[in-house]
Formats: sequence, C-alpha cells, structure tokens
Amino acid sequence: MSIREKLDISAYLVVGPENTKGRDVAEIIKDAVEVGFSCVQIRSKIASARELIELTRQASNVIAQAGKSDKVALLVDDRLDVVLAARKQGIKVDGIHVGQSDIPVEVCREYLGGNSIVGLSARTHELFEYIKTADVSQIDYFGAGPLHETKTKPDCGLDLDGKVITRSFDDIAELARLSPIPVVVGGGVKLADIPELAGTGIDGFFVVSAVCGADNPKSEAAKLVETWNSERFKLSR
Ligand SMILES: Cc1ncc(COP(=O)(O)OP(=O)(O)O)c(N)n1
Ligand SMILES: Cc1ncsc1CCOP(=O)(O)O
Ligand SMILES: [Mg+2]
Repeated sequence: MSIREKLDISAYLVVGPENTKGRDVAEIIKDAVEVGFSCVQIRSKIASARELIELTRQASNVIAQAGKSDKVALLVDDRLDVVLAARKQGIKVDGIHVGQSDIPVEVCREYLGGNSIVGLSARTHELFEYIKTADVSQIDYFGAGPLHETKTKPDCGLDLDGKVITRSFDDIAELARLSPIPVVVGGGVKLADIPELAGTGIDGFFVVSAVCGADNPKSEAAKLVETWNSERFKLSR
C-alpha cells in the first residue's frame, strides 16, 4: 500500500528554520516523529531552494532513521520545484501542500504522480459552501484554520474585507461533517485545544509553534500526540 493510501494526518508538524528559535530543524523533526507525529511538512518563506532541498533531505533521513518512512509522510509547502529536485536527488519526499494562490493542484498531481500526496488549504471566504462543492479529485486532504490568530501566519483566515476569521469548535465540527475528504486544522493550536479539537471529528491537527517554539519540543510533541490519541480512544468506545 502506498503512503498516499495510508496517509495519517492526525498529528502534523509544519516546520522551517524561522520557527525553531535557532535550533536544528532536523532535531525537532526527529523528536516529533519519535513520539508519534504522523506527518511532516517543510515550510519556509525565507530559505532558498537549495536550503529547502537540504532540509527535505535531513527530514527524510531522520524519518528513515526512526524506521518510519512508510508511515510518516513528508511534504513540502508551496514548492513543486523543490519536491521535484529533491526526488531527482534520490530523496524520499511524499508530496506537497499548496494554498489557494499557489501552483494548481492539477499541475502538482500531474508532475508528482498518483502515489504522491497533495494537500490543499481550504478557502476562507464562504468556507462551508466551498468545502461542499470544491473539486477534490486531485487532493488528499484540506488544511483549514485558524483556530486562533497566530504570528506564524498573520494572513491565515483573512477574509475579503481584510479581517481574520478564526474558527470555533462548532465551525470545525461542521467542516468535518461536510468535507468529502480528510480535514486537518491548525493555526494557533495549543495543547489545551486538543481535547475539544479531537471531539470535532476532524482527522488531525497541525502545529508550528506549539512544538517548534516550546522550551522542550520533544516533551511538548509527546503531550500533543498522547492527548489527541487518548481523546480519540475515549470517543471510539
Ligand atoms: C497542513 C497545512 N494547512 C494549511 C497550510 C497553509 O498553506 P497556504 O495556504 O499555502 O499558506 P502558506 O503555508 O504557504 O503560507 C499549510 N501550510 N499546511
Ligand atoms: C495556519 C498555518 N498554515 C501554515 S503555518 C500556519 C500557522 C501555524 O500556526 P502556529 O504557529 O500557531 O501553530
Ligand atoms: Mg502556500
């Protein structure tokens, strides 16, 4: 079974060098993967193409060293060129995450092939209508948010009138109910939010700061995963 077919977005780490307070990106990925993060995205708005390829290589290596290359998906944000170049160099990278104004998903799918993962950020404006009617034939999941405003991405949830729309837990439950494909929610997500998020029926949470900004990223990552898993277990009984 391909990693696309068994995609697990339950605990999804998004990380780049601008998020780690000077600490090594690969070390933080290693910590998160060791304690059960199930998906990793390399995202940087400042790194060069070469730096992004190198970060992707290191991420792929630490996932392999943890023995999880067939379980933990590795994606790159925005940069189809980086994914293609990384693959050309023999790096195992599983897909891409794009937003509404990035490279179209059809182009990503065409270049990356049927075994790759393509994630798409949901539109902010008229989100529920969008989720119900969007063409999802080329994509594997929707990224949505923010739960809270966040300095990591101040434009997340910006509506046409320039105001940021945050999503309530009720909104998120509605999203989970309406979406024909898995949904992962991020933007301001902290440990204290996990129990209620798990109760909404979404497929996972994504975080930057909760792990990358923590004094101890490994223990914070472990708490996030344990809390998500135990809440989901309670709900499944
Ligand atoms: C899992 C996930 N969801 C949403 C986003 C945001 O992507 P995008 O809208 O393209 O914005 P940037 O991340 O490029 O600023 C994401 N990266 N990951
Ligand atoms: C919404 C979003 N999309 C990509 S990064 C990001 C912000 C993540 O926020 P935080 O750092 O609070 O986890
Ligand atoms: Mg983008």
